[in-house]
Amino acid sequence: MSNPIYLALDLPRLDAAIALAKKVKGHVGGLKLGLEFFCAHGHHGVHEVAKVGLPIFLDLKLHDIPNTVAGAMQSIHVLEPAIVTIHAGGGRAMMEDAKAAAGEHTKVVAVTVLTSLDDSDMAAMGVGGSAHDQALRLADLAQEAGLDGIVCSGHEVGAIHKRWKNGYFVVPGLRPADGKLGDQKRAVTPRAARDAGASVLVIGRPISRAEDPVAAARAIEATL
Ligand SMILES: O=C(O)c1cc(=O)[nH]c(=O)n1[C@@H]1O[C@H](COP(=O)(O)O)[C@@H](O)[C@H]1O
Repeated sequence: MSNPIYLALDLPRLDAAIALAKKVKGHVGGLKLGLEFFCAHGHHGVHEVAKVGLPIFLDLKLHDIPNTVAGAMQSIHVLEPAIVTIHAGGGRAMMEDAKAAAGEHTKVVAVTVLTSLDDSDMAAMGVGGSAHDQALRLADLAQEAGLDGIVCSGHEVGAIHKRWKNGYFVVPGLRPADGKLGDQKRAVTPRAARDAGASVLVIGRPISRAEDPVAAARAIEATL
């Protein structure tokens, strides 16, 4: 089985991101480039990181009207990402158009409820029910829209997996048992997420901010 860990390269400097990717290359299955990286380094940065030789997950969390999101998807074809994120909250038509505009080999996955949110945030936003319920609702919508899968926390992935057998499930918000939560509210361990049916484990700071990132990546890999 291939390594399910995608390292989140949430670093402002391109040279530092490439150096970290090269260091941990043998202990992760892919590299995730998100908003911090893409806003700083754009297409050039993605091309440079791709030279490390691992699959690229472009985490752009697109969320706009269908026409605009479809145009953005077309603009990133040339980067040939393995995975791209959009927001399920953009609605069914946006998700359908995003998938139709994506490259043939790109998995399009929709963020359901961010792992930095909990039930009190749902109430504050006027969303009825729990974060768990909302994640399941949005996962159903993403499935109906024909997406490849979704992004959710390790708390919901088991329930979503039961309803969507062949879905592709990206789970961030992962922490080793003794790890610092930071801004993550719905965190689980990498092993718990894997056991519940995660296809991809997104891990950032527990590796990138560790004193010894290679040792941290190896330790997490050993728990899987
Ligand atoms: O789409 C994502 O990857 C994502 C969705 C989500 O709900 N929560 C979440 O943390 N992420 C991303 O996953 C990574 C988590 O980073 P760490 O908390 O440092 O492990 C970050 O790059 C986030 O942007």
